[in-house]
Amino acid sequence: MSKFGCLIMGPAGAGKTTFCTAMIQHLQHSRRSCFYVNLDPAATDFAYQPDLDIKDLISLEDVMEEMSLGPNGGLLFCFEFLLQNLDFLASAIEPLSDEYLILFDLPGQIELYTHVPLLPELVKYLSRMGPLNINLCAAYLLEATFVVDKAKFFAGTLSAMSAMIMIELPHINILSKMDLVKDQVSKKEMKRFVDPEATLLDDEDTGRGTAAEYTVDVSNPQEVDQVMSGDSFKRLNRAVARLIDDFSMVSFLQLDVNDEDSVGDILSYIDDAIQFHEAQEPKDPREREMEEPAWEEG
Ligand SMILES: Nc1nc2c(ncn2[C@@H]2O[C@H](COP(=O)(O)OP(=O)(O)OP(=O)(O)O)[C@@H](O)[C@H]2O)c(=O)[nH]1
Repeated sequence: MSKFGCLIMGPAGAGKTTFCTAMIQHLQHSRRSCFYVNLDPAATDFAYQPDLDIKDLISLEDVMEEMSLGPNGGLLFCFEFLLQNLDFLASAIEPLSDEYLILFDLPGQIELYTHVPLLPELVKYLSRMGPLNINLCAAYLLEATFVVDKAKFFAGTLSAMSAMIMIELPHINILSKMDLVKDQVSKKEMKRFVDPEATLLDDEDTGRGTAAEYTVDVSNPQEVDQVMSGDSFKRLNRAVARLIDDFSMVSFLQLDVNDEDSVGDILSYIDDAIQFHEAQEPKDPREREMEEPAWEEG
């Protein structure tokens, strides 16, 4: 029997736990079953107590103290420990029926989504490729306040793309905290970011960045200014924007956690991505027989 779940990912403070809370409330209102898994070994404040909490296996505070590690090293240690103790997940998740939506609330450390291979390993275990056989998708949250700063928006978009490529799951990108920008950004301007296009960084006012094709004396403000506003920097911006455009993979849904319809819309996308409703439909007994081979004696 399949199970269904969604990994809630994104940088620190993007609103992952708040989104999980809104989603749990919405699922409850819709009389649907939800299983909430906290995988952030540092998280403490929850509106809904997790049904399964990594802190019951290992806590970041203990690791930092006992192993003399910092928060990032400590987090990676906790994830390695989780991967060595996957029964912790299996014993709680295996008994769940296909009516449950399992929400995995992940930590915000960006290295988990970029270059460290721990998350792909966990995904492999949880997903249909692994023993837990969960129809999984990923929801990557990025703060909508980034929209008012194009460079941050593109940095965030690239991190979303990196996560998307690394974990190879059906992927939904979400601009969270829409309530904070509704009054600042016009609908037309927002549309350009929700479905970003290659010309987005072409505007004259981009005015920041880090890379150039030649060496810059960073102690010389004039030289730095020249590079930032120069042709090579603009070409770099355009190349990055085109890369995102060419992949045609990055577009965003807008989330306002205070608006039930907005949460419901995102749930519909998640349901579609994991084909939740198809599994709930009553099946033709002949179809079921084909899926579940009869027990052969001997
Ligand atoms: N105004 C507003 N604030 C929000 C929203 N979502 C989250 N916040 C606030 O943003 C802060 C971070 O929210 P969290 O839900 O803890 O974010 P997170 O991504 O789980 O954070 P980490 O666990 O640290 O990675 C909190 O102070 C929330 O109250 C939102 O939709 N609107």
